[in-house]
Amino acid sequence: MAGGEDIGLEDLATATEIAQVIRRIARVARDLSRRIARGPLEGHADTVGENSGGDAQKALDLIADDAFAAALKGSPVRWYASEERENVAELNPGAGLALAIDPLDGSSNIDVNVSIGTIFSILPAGPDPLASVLRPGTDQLAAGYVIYGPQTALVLTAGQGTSLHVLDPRTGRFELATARLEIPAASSEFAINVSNYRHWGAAVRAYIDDCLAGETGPRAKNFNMRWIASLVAETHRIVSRGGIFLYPSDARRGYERGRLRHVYECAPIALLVEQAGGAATDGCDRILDRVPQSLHERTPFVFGTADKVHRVAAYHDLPHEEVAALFGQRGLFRQ
Ligand SMILES: O=P(O)(O)OC[C@H]1O[C@](O)(COP(=O)(O)O)[C@@H](O)[C@@H]1O
Ligand SMILES: [Mg+2]
Ligand SMILES: [Mg+2]
Repeated sequence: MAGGEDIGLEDLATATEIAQVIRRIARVARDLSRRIARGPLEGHADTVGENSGGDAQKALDLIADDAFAAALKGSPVRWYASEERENVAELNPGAGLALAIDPLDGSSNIDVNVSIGTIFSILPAGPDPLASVLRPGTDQLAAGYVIYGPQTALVLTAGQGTSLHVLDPRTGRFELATARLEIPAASSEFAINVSNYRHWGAAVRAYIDDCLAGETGPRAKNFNMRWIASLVAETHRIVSRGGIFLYPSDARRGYERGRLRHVYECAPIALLVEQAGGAATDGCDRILDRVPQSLHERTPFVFGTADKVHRVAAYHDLPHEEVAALFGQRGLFRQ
């Protein structure tokens, strides 16, 4: 297996400093993909602690976090904001960029050999660490994710479309596979953790009820469901073949704003999805317009094929009697 300095990605359509950061991230991702492929032979699936958000930390979460931070020393990244760190760290004083990162996404899947990932967002660095990352998602200079699955792939945007780069394990290079991803408009798949059904609000219940009712319901169409519990894997399926993802707020303690983190999960995925022709909201409003107030802030998250995402927002606008009605009586979305 090749392990040299040649990482590919020569043709990144972005400013040199950003391209330099992306290549460093890609090198770490290549190393991680090899470690992940060895699975239990590496013994990195053990729970070793808890992060500031109260999530269990697996050894691989911390290994990945340390590896990205170390690889970005001497790079144009001044501020490093990670899911695994309570505060923003200064890596390179005076440098011009900030990086927000979920070093290892989908950690509950590490020990079961299901796809996991890395998500990152590149922003301009100002003098203040927090202010540099607490910006609207529209300020992102670039965003991407790496999926560690049957293939390891890097999906990137610098604001001019979303591209797919696949790691060739024979050469250790990321090769361009699709220059411009377009989320397909026709899809009948939805993704949501239905075990939380009883905790959801009325609008989300109504939307899912109508999907589940299939041909006999107001949508007059059958739907299929997926739930991988890895945001990156879910995103990759949706940018490849369309559909919708929902992680709404719910009534459980601590889930008042859903589960996913705005800065290093939802904002970068929202930019990638919009740049592939899709939409991303908090259920009602565009994610990229929201300004987060704290580093680990959560947000409800709905993204995917644009008309599906807009339909979810429309359910939130329905009058109470309509949304609370059993699907049999709900008239508005009857086709
Ligand atoms: O276990 P749940 O509640 O279905 O949540 C699954 C979600 O949690 C996450 O695993 C959170 O990400 P981390 O693994 O980075 O904490 C997402 O990837 C996934 O969409
Ligand atoms: Mg995550
Ligand atoms: Mg994570």
